[in-house]
This record gives sequence, structure tokens and C-alpha cells, in this order.
Amino acid sequence: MSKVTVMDHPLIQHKIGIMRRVETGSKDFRTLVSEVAMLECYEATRDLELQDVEIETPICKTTVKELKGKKLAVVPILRAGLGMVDGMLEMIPAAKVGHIGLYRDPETAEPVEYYCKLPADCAKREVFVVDPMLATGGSAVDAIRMIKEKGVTHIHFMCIIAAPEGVKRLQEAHPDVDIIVGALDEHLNEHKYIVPGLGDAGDRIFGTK
Ligand SMILES: O=P(O)(O)OC[C@H]1O[C@H](OP(=O)(O)OP(=O)(O)O)[C@H](O)[C@@H]1O
Ligand SMILES: O=c1cc[nH]c(=O)[nH]1
Ligand SMILES: [Mg+2]
Repeated sequence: MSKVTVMDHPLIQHKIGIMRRVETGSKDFRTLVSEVAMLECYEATRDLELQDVEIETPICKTTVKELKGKKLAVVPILRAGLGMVDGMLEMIPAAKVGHIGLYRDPETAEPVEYYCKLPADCAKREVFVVDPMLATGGSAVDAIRMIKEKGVTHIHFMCIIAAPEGVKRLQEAHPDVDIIVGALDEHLNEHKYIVPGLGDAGDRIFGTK
């Protein structure tokens, strides 16, 4: 079964608390999404491999660690996932960015696919799928299926708020994908929104309704 990490870092919890407030406007909300993504990236990349290299400091020769150079990609689920891309790229600037377009059908809450563009060499890359919200899990499950269909084998999923229902569905569908969560909430309401949640993340990032 996949590993689920719920971030208990005070900075993340504090920032998510501000995001949840109904009075937080789009400008602050966008900044917070990006900052939380940057902090979660720290955990998501914990297992990246290092190698030894010989260098010279101003004082002497020594051996230091550097990333082994595994190629990475960040794949936001449109639209709301876009808000997490800048924060990820601040930490891993060499990563390529793919895009998957999915929206939840307002009646069924099932995901509807409208776009998929991944780096040509994505099968050789370790992929971080990002979306602020994991509600029923339908969007994440479909996005990861689409990515696997392109030959990608090493995938992480990062979100800011998750419902237990979504975590369970994602773990069952993709037991090989580890999940990084900023906060694990209580449940879904009758409209499949996360409770207490923060409302519609895409609308709050882009100021739509
Ligand atoms: O786990 P699920 O039940 O699938 O719900 C989560 C999805 O819903 C939201 O997207 P939405 O459909 O609102 O699209 P948007 O990002 O374009 O607003 C959110 O950003 C996730 O992609
Ligand atoms: O609570 C939710 C559920 C799905 N999508 C959101 O943006 N928020
Ligand atoms: Mg939305």
C-alpha cells in the first residue's frame, strides 16, 4: 500500500489555516498555495538519490553531496494544480512541466478529461502530480492513470487538503504512488466538497465562480 504523509509542520498548518478563511482573497490565496507547495516539495523529494563529488572550497579539497541528476517532472491537474507549480519549481528548477486537464462534472462529480500534454521523455522522469484538493479522488486516480499510460513508473501525488475518502480511493487504485497531504480533513459533504475544506480551490486561485 502506498505511503501517506500528512505534513505536521507548523508553517504549513498556519498557512493552510489562512487559506481556509472565507475572507482570504485571491491574491493571498495564490501566494499561500505556492508557499505550501514549496514546503511540501521538501517532503516529497526526501528520497531523491545523492552522489558524492569532489570539489574545492576556498580552504581545501573535499567531498560533497549533489543530486544524482534523476530527471523530474511536475504535472499539475488543471486548473487548480497550476497554483502549485511555481512553488515546486522554486525548489526543483530543472523539472519539466506537463499538464493534465480534468474538471469534475457538476452533477456526478466524476472527472471529465480535456487536455493531456506531458514532456516527450516523461517515461524516464520521476513525476510529481500536484492538485490542491483530493476530494473523492476521481481526478487524481484518472490523472495518474493517464500518466502511467505514457509509460511513467515513478509517481508521487501532492495535495494541500485531502478527504479520507479520496486518500482511500487513490491508495486502492494506485498503491505504488505515495501521497503527500498538507492537512487531512473530516469528510465530504453532499456536494462532494471537503469539510471543513476551503471551498473551490480553482475558483479561489483564479477569482472565478
Ligand atoms: O477528488 P475529486 O472529487 O476529483 O475533486 C478534486 C478535483 O476538483 C477540483 O477541480 P475542479 O473540477 O473544480 O476543476 P478546476 O481546478 O478547473 O476548478 C480540484 O482542483 C481537483 O482537481
Ligand atoms: O472541496 C473541494 C472539492 C473539490 N474541489 C475543490 O476545489 N474543493
Ligand atoms: Mg474547481
